[in-house]
Amino acid sequence: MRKISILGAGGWGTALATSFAKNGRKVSLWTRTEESAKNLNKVRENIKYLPGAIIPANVEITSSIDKCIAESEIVVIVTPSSAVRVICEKIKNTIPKETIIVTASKGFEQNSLLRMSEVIQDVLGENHPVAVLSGPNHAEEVGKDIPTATVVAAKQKEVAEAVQDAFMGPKLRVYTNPDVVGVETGGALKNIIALGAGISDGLEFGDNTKSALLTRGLTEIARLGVAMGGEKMTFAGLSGIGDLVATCTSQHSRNWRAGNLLGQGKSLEEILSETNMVVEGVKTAKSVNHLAEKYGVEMPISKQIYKVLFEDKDPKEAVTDLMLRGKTKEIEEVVMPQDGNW
Ligand SMILES: NC(=O)C1=CN([C@@H]2O[C@H](COP(=O)(O)OP(=O)(O)OC[C@H]3O[C@@H](n4cnc5c(N)ncnc54)[C@H](O)[C@@H]3O)[C@@H](O)[C@H]2O)C=CC1
Ligand SMILES: O=C(CO)COP(=O)(O)O
Repeated sequence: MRKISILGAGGWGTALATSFAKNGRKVSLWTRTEESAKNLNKVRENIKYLPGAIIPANVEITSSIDKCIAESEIVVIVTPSSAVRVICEKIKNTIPKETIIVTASKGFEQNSLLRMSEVIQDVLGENHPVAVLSGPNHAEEVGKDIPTATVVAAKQKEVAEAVQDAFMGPKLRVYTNPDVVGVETGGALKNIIALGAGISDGLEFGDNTKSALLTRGLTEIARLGVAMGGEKMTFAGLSGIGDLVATCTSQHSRNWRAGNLLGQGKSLEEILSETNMVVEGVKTAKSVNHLAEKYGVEMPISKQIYKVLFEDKDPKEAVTDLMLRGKTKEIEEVVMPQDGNW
């Protein structure tokens, strides 16, 4: 059985390494600095990003990226999305062409607006085997062996199945999906709605409000995802509604927590300066503002969240503007036979 390498030792990278190692896989975890590698090797716990989860002895921890990826069947990239290109550049000259790269990062590249799997193929070549891992997967829970389900998407069935075989365990159930665009966009776009759900809770609105945000949020996630080439049904799956529910309703979520503080009146600068963890929805809101325009789709909730984040708009005013928006129908295309005057 060949090795799984994990590039990025934050919360999610550490949880994945721990889960795979408990399933008996040989695992190598790469962290940026020698100091951090030494410390993790000594205490076998990632106190900064995933306190409470003991890293099994069969996880090799190293600050040498070449050592980490050597003889790997699969390499998982799990840094903030802003670092994915840099990581690919680091492994470009040494990675064998058959080694599967899995992206577990949720976001878009800022200027190019590329999805993470596109960034990887942009650097490593279009034919390099790439898969996307996404789903309702809080690191804090996977690190504690709480039963979890997830999805792996790849253009080639055999690539998705190889990752499924390698990652699957008694506490981690892995599904496959051929819809790379749908799985990847669902995972990235839900972070904006989670910011909105946090804002709603911070303003002390109720369950009605949050439910409306999630449901209408899913509508606009699917609208953009389909315009980008995703399948509508994927947004009804684990990487769509599944991840949206997990992120919008959980205090584990960094996006929800950031939104909650915004709703309570803190500024974005203050919030970001007080956390050492990545809040992907902030950069994603910027990218989506451009993507919505590029694909000509309406995304009223994401747009208001963008204004709260970057134009100092009062969250209460944003809610009023959403409530008083022009009248519209719930479902764009009528799917039932109608005998009225629709
Ligand atoms: N935490 C979670 O529950 C989940 C996170 N994700 C996604 O995984 C990605 C990573 O998230 P977390 O692990 O939670 O982040 P984190 O904030 O816990 O840790 C980020 C890690 O990346 C490292 N890093 C940052 N810039 C780097 C660079 N240029 N080169 C190398 N390493 C760098 C940091 O040192 C840190 O170890 C994000 O895109 C997130 O959306 C996906 C599913 C679950
Ligand atoms: O993607 C996640 C859960 O599936 C993690 O969400 P946060 O980045 O908001 O913590």
